[in-house]
Amino acid sequence: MLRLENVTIQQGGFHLRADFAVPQGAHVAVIGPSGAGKSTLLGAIAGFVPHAGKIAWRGAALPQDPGARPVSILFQDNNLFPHLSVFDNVALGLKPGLRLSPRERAQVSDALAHVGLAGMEMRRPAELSGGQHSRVALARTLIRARPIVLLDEPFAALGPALKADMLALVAQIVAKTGATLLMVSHDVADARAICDQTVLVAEGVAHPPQGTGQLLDNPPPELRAYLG
Ligand SMILES: Nc1ncnc2c1ncn2[C@@H]1O[C@H](COP(=O)(O)OP(=O)(O)OP(=O)(O)O)[C@@H](O)[C@H]1O
Repeated sequence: MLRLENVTIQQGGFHLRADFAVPQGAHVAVIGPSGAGKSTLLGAIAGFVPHAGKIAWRGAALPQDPGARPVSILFQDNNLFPHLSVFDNVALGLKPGLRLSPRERAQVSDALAHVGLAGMEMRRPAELSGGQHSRVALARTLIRARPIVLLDEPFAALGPALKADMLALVAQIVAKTGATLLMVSHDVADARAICDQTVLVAEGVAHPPQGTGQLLDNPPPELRAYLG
Protein backbone atom coordinates (compact mmCIF):
# COMPACT_ATOMS: atom_id res chain seq x y z
CA MET A 1 0.00 0.00 0.00
CA LEU A 2 1.22 3.48 -0.89
CA ARG A 3 -0.23 5.83 1.70
CA LEU A 4 -0.32 9.63 1.59
CA GLU A 5 -1.27 10.86 5.04
CA ASN A 6 -2.27 14.50 5.45
CA VAL A 7 0.19 15.46 2.75
CA THR A 8 0.34 19.17 1.92
CA ILE A 9 2.55 20.75 -0.68
CA GLN A 10 3.21 24.44 -1.10
CA GLN A 11 5.08 25.94 -4.07
CA GLY A 12 4.91 29.73 -4.10
CA GLY A 13 1.19 30.53 -4.11
CA PHE A 14 0.24 26.98 -5.09
CA HIS A 15 -1.18 24.50 -2.54
CA LEU A 16 -2.08 20.84 -2.89
CA ARG A 17 -3.54 18.42 -0.34
CA ALA A 18 -3.58 14.64 -0.58
CA ASP A 19 -4.83 12.04 1.88
CA PHE A 20 -5.40 8.64 0.33
CA ALA A 21 -4.01 5.17 -0.22
CA VAL A 22 -3.17 3.24 -3.37
CA PRO A 23 -3.28 -0.55 -3.05
CA GLN A 24 -0.13 -2.43 -3.98
CA GLY A 25 -0.20 -3.45 -7.65
CA ALA A 26 -2.94 -0.94 -8.58
CA HIS A 27 -2.79 0.91 -11.90
CA VAL A 28 -3.87 4.47 -11.24
CA ALA A 29 -4.30 7.34 -13.69
CA VAL A 30 -3.70 10.90 -12.45
CA ILE A 31 -5.82 13.39 -14.35
CA GLY A 32 -6.91 17.00 -13.95
CA PRO A 33 -6.57 20.48 -15.42
CA SER A 34 -3.22 21.92 -16.51
CA GLY A 35 -1.39 23.38 -13.51
CA ALA A 36 -3.58 21.47 -11.02
CA GLY A 37 -0.56 19.72 -9.50
CA LYS A 38 -0.32 16.28 -11.15
CA SER A 39 3.46 16.45 -11.73
CA THR A 40 3.89 17.99 -8.31
CA LEU A 41 2.09 15.04 -6.72
CA LEU A 42 4.37 12.56 -8.51
CA GLY A 43 7.39 14.68 -7.56
CA ALA A 44 6.43 14.48 -3.88
CA ILE A 45 6.15 10.68 -4.09
CA ALA A 46 9.50 10.48 -5.91
CA GLY A 47 11.11 12.75 -3.30
CA PHE A 48 11.85 15.77 -5.50
CA VAL A 49 9.13 18.04 -4.10
CA PRO A 50 9.12 18.97 -0.39
CA HIS A 51 5.90 18.32 1.51
CA ALA A 52 4.39 18.19 4.97
CA GLY A 53 2.65 15.02 6.18
CA LYS A 54 3.72 11.44 5.58
CA ILE A 55 4.18 9.31 2.49
CA ALA A 56 4.60 5.64 3.36
CA TRP A 57 5.11 2.44 1.39
CA ARG A 58 4.10 -0.84 3.01
CA GLY A 59 3.76 0.87 6.39
CA ALA A 60 7.17 2.61 6.47
CA ALA A 61 7.76 6.29 5.73
CA LEU A 62 9.72 6.79 2.51
CA PRO A 63 13.37 7.81 3.01
CA GLN A 64 14.34 11.43 2.33
CA ASP A 65 16.83 10.50 -0.40
CA PRO A 66 14.97 10.15 -3.73
CA GLY A 67 17.53 7.54 -4.86
CA ALA A 68 16.68 5.36 -1.87
CA ARG A 69 12.93 5.41 -2.55
CA PRO A 70 11.24 2.32 -4.03
CA VAL A 71 10.27 4.48 -6.98
CA SER A 72 11.24 4.92 -10.61
CA ILE A 73 9.87 7.81 -12.63
CA LEU A 74 9.63 8.48 -16.34
CA PHE A 75 9.09 12.01 -17.63
CA GLN A 76 7.76 13.19 -20.96
CA ASP A 77 11.11 14.38 -22.33
CA ASN A 78 12.67 10.92 -21.82
CA ASN A 79 16.07 12.38 -20.90
CA LEU A 80 18.23 10.07 -22.98
CA PHE A 81 21.93 10.93 -23.15
CA PRO A 82 22.71 11.65 -26.82
CA HIS A 83 26.39 10.59 -26.62
CA LEU A 84 25.62 7.19 -25.08
CA SER A 85 24.44 4.06 -26.87
CA VAL A 86 20.99 2.60 -26.32
CA PHE A 87 22.61 -0.09 -24.18
CA ASP A 88 24.38 2.41 -21.93
CA ASN A 89 21.32 4.63 -21.65
CA VAL A 90 19.41 1.66 -20.22
CA ALA A 91 22.40 0.48 -18.13
CA LEU A 92 22.36 3.87 -16.36
CA GLY A 93 19.13 2.74 -14.72
CA LEU A 94 21.12 0.00 -12.97
CA LYS A 95 24.52 1.59 -12.36
CA PRO A 96 25.29 5.29 -12.83
CA GLY A 97 28.99 4.38 -13.20
CA LEU A 98 28.19 1.91 -16.02
CA ARG A 99 30.52 -0.81 -14.60
CA LEU A 100 28.23 -3.74 -15.11
CA SER A 101 28.69 -7.37 -14.13
CA PRO A 102 27.92 -10.00 -16.80
CA ARG A 103 24.61 -10.63 -15.04
CA GLU A 104 23.72 -6.93 -15.19
CA ARG A 105 24.69 -6.77 -18.88
CA ALA A 106 22.29 -9.65 -19.48
CA GLN A 107 19.59 -7.75 -17.57
CA VAL A 108 20.04 -4.75 -19.87
CA SER A 109 19.79 -6.95 -22.95
CA ASP A 110 16.67 -8.60 -21.54
CA ALA A 111 15.07 -5.22 -20.82
CA LEU A 112 15.78 -4.06 -24.38
CA ALA A 113 14.36 -7.27 -25.82
CA HIS A 114 11.30 -6.75 -23.63
CA VAL A 115 10.57 -3.37 -25.19
CA GLY A 116 11.24 -4.67 -28.70
CA LEU A 117 14.71 -3.18 -29.20
CA ALA A 118 16.89 -6.29 -29.42
CA GLY A 119 19.67 -5.65 -31.96
CA MET A 120 19.63 -1.85 -31.45
CA GLU A 121 21.97 -1.84 -28.44
CA MET A 122 24.78 0.11 -30.10
CA ARG A 123 22.69 2.84 -31.72
CA ARG A 124 22.71 6.41 -30.43
CA PRO A 125 19.41 8.12 -29.57
CA ALA A 126 19.69 10.30 -32.72
CA GLU A 127 19.42 7.08 -34.78
CA LEU A 128 16.08 6.13 -33.26
CA SER A 129 12.48 6.99 -34.10
CA GLY A 130 10.31 8.76 -31.54
CA GLY A 131 8.67 5.49 -30.54
CA GLN A 132 12.02 3.73 -30.14
CA HIS A 133 13.21 6.65 -28.02
CA SER A 134 10.27 6.12 -25.69
CA ARG A 135 11.02 2.40 -25.54
CA VAL A 136 14.60 3.03 -24.41
CA ALA A 137 13.42 5.41 -21.69
CA LEU A 138 10.79 2.90 -20.60
CA ALA A 139 13.39 0.10 -20.46
CA ARG A 140 15.63 2.31 -18.30
CA THR A 141 12.75 3.07 -15.92
CA LEU A 142 11.65 -0.54 -15.66
CA ILE A 143 15.11 -2.10 -15.26
CA ARG A 144 15.34 -0.39 -11.90
CA ALA A 145 12.71 -2.92 -10.82
CA ARG A 146 11.26 -0.55 -8.23
CA PRO A 147 7.82 -1.50 -6.94
CA ILE A 148 6.36 1.96 -7.61
CA VAL A 149 6.45 3.22 -11.22
CA LEU A 150 5.53 6.86 -11.89
CA LEU A 151 4.90 7.95 -15.48
CA ASP A 152 4.48 11.67 -16.17
CA GLU A 153 2.90 11.90 -19.63
CA PRO A 154 5.72 9.86 -21.11
CA PHE A 155 4.09 9.22 -24.47
CA ALA A 156 2.32 12.55 -25.09
CA ALA A 157 4.59 13.32 -28.08
CA LEU A 158 3.80 10.05 -29.87
CA GLY A 159 1.13 9.50 -32.49
CA PRO A 160 -2.01 7.60 -31.46
CA ALA A 161 -0.95 4.16 -32.74
CA LEU A 162 2.51 4.33 -31.17
CA LYS A 163 1.06 5.65 -27.94
CA ALA A 164 -1.41 2.76 -27.81
CA ASP A 165 1.49 0.32 -28.34
CA MET A 166 3.51 1.87 -25.54
CA LEU A 167 0.56 1.90 -23.15
CA ALA A 168 -0.09 -1.76 -23.87
CA LEU A 169 3.59 -2.49 -23.22
CA VAL A 170 3.50 -0.62 -19.91
CA ALA A 171 0.35 -2.46 -18.86
CA GLN A 172 1.90 -5.80 -19.76
CA ILE A 173 5.17 -5.13 -17.91
CA VAL A 174 3.66 -3.70 -14.73
CA ALA A 175 1.17 -6.57 -14.61
CA LYS A 176 4.05 -9.03 -14.89
CA THR A 177 6.20 -7.34 -12.23
CA GLY A 178 3.31 -6.51 -9.89
CA ALA A 179 4.44 -2.86 -9.79
CA THR A 180 2.12 -0.14 -8.52
CA LEU A 181 1.61 2.35 -11.35
CA LEU A 182 0.66 6.03 -11.19
CA MET A 183 0.39 7.61 -14.62
CA VAL A 184 -0.29 11.27 -15.41
CA SER A 185 -2.13 11.77 -18.66
CA HIS A 186 -4.11 14.52 -20.36
CA ASP A 187 -5.85 11.94 -22.49
CA VAL A 188 -8.64 10.24 -20.57
CA ALA A 189 -8.58 7.43 -23.15
CA ASP A 190 -5.16 6.49 -21.69
CA ALA A 191 -6.72 6.25 -18.25
CA ARG A 192 -9.53 4.07 -19.56
CA ALA A 193 -7.07 1.90 -21.49
CA ILE A 194 -4.79 0.75 -18.68
CA CYS A 195 -5.87 2.24 -15.33
CA ASP A 196 -8.88 0.86 -13.51
CA GLN A 197 -8.50 3.58 -10.83
CA THR A 198 -8.08 7.34 -11.24
CA VAL A 199 -6.91 10.12 -8.95
CA LEU A 200 -8.49 13.45 -9.87
CA VAL A 201 -6.28 16.45 -9.10
CA ALA A 202 -8.25 19.68 -9.12
CA GLU A 203 -8.74 22.84 -7.09
CA GLY A 204 -5.93 22.13 -4.67
CA VAL A 205 -6.86 18.54 -3.85
CA ALA A 206 -5.58 15.18 -5.08
CA HIS A 207 -8.68 13.08 -4.51
CA PRO A 208 -8.62 9.42 -3.46
CA PRO A 209 -8.60 6.92 -6.34
CA GLN A 210 -12.00 6.14 -7.84
CA GLY A 211 -13.09 3.67 -10.49
CA THR A 212 -11.96 5.19 -13.81
CA GLY A 213 -15.09 4.31 -15.77
CA GLN A 214 -17.41 5.55 -13.03
CA LEU A 215 -15.50 8.85 -12.66
CA LEU A 216 -15.33 9.56 -16.38
CA ASP A 217 -18.93 8.51 -17.06
CA ASN A 218 -20.24 10.76 -14.27
CA PRO A 219 -17.65 13.51 -13.93
CA PRO A 220 -17.88 15.95 -11.00
CA PRO A 221 -18.13 19.65 -12.01
CA GLU A 222 -14.37 20.35 -11.78
CA LEU A 223 -13.63 17.42 -14.09
CA ARG A 224 -16.53 18.25 -16.44
CA ALA A 225 -15.12 21.75 -16.95
CA TYR A 226 -11.73 20.25 -17.81
CA LEU A 227 -13.15 17.64 -20.17
CA GLY A 228 -15.15 20.37 -21.93
N1 LIG B 1 9.27 25.15 -8.75
C1 LIG B 1 8.09 25.73 -8.65
N2 LIG B 1 7.93 26.84 -7.88
C2 LIG B 1 6.73 27.42 -7.74
N3 LIG B 1 5.60 26.96 -8.33
C3 LIG B 1 5.71 25.89 -9.10
C4 LIG B 1 6.95 25.20 -9.30
N4 LIG B 1 6.71 24.13 -10.11
C5 LIG B 1 5.40 24.16 -10.42
N5 LIG B 1 4.80 25.20 -9.80
C6 LIG B 1 3.37 25.54 -9.85
O1 LIG B 1 2.70 24.46 -9.22
C7 LIG B 1 1.46 24.23 -9.86
C8 LIG B 1 1.32 22.77 -10.25
O2 LIG B 1 2.21 22.45 -11.31
P1 LIG B 1 2.27 21.02 -11.94
O3 LIG B 1 3.35 21.04 -12.96
O4 LIG B 1 2.33 20.01 -10.87
O5 LIG B 1 0.84 20.91 -12.64
P2 LIG B 1 0.29 19.81 -13.64
O6 LIG B 1 -1.07 19.46 -13.18
O7 LIG B 1 1.26 18.69 -13.76
O8 LIG B 1 0.24 20.63 -14.98
P3 LIG B 1 0.35 20.20 -16.53
O9 LIG B 1 -0.81 19.30 -16.80
O10 LIG B 1 0.23 21.50 -17.25
O11 LIG B 1 1.68 19.53 -16.72
C9 LIG B 1 1.38 25.18 -11.05
O12 LIG B 1 0.56 26.26 -10.65
C10 LIG B 1 2.80 25.61 -11.26
O13 LIG B 1 2.85 26.90 -11.77
